[in-house]
Amino acid sequence: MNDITTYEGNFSAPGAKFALVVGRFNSYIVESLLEGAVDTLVRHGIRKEDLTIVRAPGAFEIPVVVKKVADQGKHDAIIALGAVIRGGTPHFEYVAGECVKGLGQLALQYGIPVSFGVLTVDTIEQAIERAGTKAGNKGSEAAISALETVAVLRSLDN
Ligand SMILES: Nc1c(NC[C@H](O)[C@H](O)[C@H](O)CO)[nH]c(=O)[nH]c1=O
Ligand SMILES: CC(=O)[C@@H](O)COP(=O)(O)O
Repeated sequence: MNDITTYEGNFSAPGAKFALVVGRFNSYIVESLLEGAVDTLVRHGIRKEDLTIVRAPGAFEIPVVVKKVADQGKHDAIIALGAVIRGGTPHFEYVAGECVKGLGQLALQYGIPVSFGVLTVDTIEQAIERAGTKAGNKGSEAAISALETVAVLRSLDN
């Protein structure tokens, strides 16, 4: 395997700028995702002055806000954070579905990492578990993914 050219990101992206687009819905959960994401970025050497937080009403609006941020061309990666918690109607499917579809399209359209830190869960308990308790912090995971993707994209530029 030694003679194969391999590009692997690490978690080092010195000087990289990150935008965090945060849904307000279920804010008691999402704020923990945001805290986890910011903590992870700072612990990996990203300066707080290189972070931008933009808030959207809910997960359905996150993609259009991400598009506006990407249009500005000021950030190396965008981290989407939110919490979609199933209720008693099919609304969950539409909100979560449009959010993830839009974010995936934007990442490809702009060629920048758009990491998916939006919880899509059936219960509040599942959300709590994934916002910094027994199942980790999906905001932190989304930040790690953004860091690594920035690093691997940079390595491909060399
Ligand atoms: N139920 C949840 C929503 N619903 C709101 C939508 O995201 C959107 O803001 C509304 O339909 C108006 O366009 N949003 C979440 O982020 N999480 C939910 O659980
Ligand atoms: C994900 C949602 O939009 C959901 O919280 C809405 O709840 P309901 O399906 O009971 O209207």
